[in-house]
Amino acid sequence: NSGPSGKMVPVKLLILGAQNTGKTALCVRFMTKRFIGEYDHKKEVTYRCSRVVDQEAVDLEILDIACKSSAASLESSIRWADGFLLLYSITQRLTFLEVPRLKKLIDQTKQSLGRELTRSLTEGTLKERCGFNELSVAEAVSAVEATVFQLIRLVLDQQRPLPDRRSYMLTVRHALTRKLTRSKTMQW
Ligand SMILES: Nc1nc2c(ncn2[C@@H]2O[C@H](COP(=O)(O)OP(=O)(O)OP(=O)(O)O)[C@@H](O)[C@H]2O)c(=O)[nH]1
Repeated sequence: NSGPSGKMVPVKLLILGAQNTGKTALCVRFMTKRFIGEYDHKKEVTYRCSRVVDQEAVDLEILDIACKSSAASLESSIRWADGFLLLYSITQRLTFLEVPRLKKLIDQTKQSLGRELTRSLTEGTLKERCGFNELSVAEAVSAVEATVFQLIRLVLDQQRPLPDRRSYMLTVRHALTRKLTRSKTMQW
């Protein structure tokens, strides 16, 4: 099963967050649709599957690193990944404080790769490249799937050549709308 291009598109996601925020639970739920309650905390696991997202066949890998990973191993996982799921628990405030720290580490690590991040990290596009979802992994699989699919879409969009990106199209559309609105105002 492949997309319009005839090829499977590789998408690599890394799941991060403070301890016990449900990282493994989310991965297992997405892969198997099941919530089993207790998970192995020690091992690093890469989950792999294929999914069709917007008619694009995606070869998806989700890396769930071990809770005691070294800083070097964390950075190498960040370099490996195309997209990130940052988890915190709404019942433990301390786990939320970990999110901006991880976000900063991701930005720094990716920037040091010398990619085109200066452009993509400008204020306007930053918003488009992040999503926020509140969900219970235990309650429903649909919210988990929607969240992972949303991130895959962001990654696919980011991988497209610049003129093809939805964000680029949106910028053009907004610019045109502004221009049209302005000229209409001038006629008045
Ligand atoms: N009630 C409830 N419990 C959850 C939910 N998600 C995960 N848990 C529980 O939270 C605990 C931690 O989940 P894990 O998936 O092991 O968390 P983790 O972030 O992978 O943990 P570490 O690998 O130690 O960092 C487990 O007992 C899960 O059953 C949820 O949505 N609701």
